[in-house]
Amino acid sequence: MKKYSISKQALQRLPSYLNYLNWAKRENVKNISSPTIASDLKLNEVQVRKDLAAISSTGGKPRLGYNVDTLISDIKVFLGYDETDKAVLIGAGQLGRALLSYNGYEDYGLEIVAAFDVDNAVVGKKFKGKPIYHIDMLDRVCKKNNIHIGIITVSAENAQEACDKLVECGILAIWNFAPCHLVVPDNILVQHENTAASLAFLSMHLREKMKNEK
Ligand SMILES: NC(=O)c1ccc[n+]([C@@H]2O[C@H](COP(=O)([O-])OP(=O)(O)OC[C@H]3O[C@@H](n4cnc5c(N)ncnc54)[C@H](O)[C@@H]3O)[C@@H](O)[C@H]2O)c1
Repeated sequence: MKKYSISKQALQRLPSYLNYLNWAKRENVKNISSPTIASDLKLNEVQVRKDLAAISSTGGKPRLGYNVDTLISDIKVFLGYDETDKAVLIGAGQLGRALLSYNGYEDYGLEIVAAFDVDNAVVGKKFKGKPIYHIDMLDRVCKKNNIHIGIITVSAENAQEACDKLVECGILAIWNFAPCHLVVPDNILVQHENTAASLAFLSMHLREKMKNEK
């Protein structure tokens, strides 16, 4: 299939298309057009048409649009959901254990194979079948399992140290849940999961709505 490079914004829209198409499939929709998708998702029609044209293996048919099953499969292939990437997690605390217990990431091509911590209360234990090793084992486990994704769920103060260790162990992509900036070499991608920023956005939206309704 063709694999054009697409913008970061388009890439971030693909999971929404996928959720929507999975819903449409459950509703027994067989074919769907980009204007319908755009209207239901409240997106720009031209944008949706361009996004789907970039990842579709077949292209949409005039009047019929896209075959829903094929489009779902094309998006999954484009996003790499059809292959599983193994990941390690540093910090088996509250959030780390929540992520370890969530099986749904496997649908998105991500399998967390092990966690690492420094706290003797958790090191050596298993959580939801996933081993929690001492951080000193990180290099051995990453190299043995050819792991290139690291998830950081330690406090902000400990995040840079965790990040440096991941980079030393050959990790190329980092999913950071700690609320802090991380310094990494140019070839390492860091994706920040900033829940505080999302909450600030929700709260601002709510305040504006309430102000307008007064
Ligand atoms: N708990 C949440 O709902 C939540 C939500 C969003 C973001 N966060 C962020 O996620 C991070 C973790 O939060 P939490 O509530 O799970 O904290 P937590 O204190 O429960 O867990 C942190 C874990 O990291 C371990 N740790 C500390 N230093 C380490 C190191 N150098 N190497 C390996 N392990 C180390 C600790 O022993 C502990 O088990 C924080 O940065 C927090 O701001 C948490």
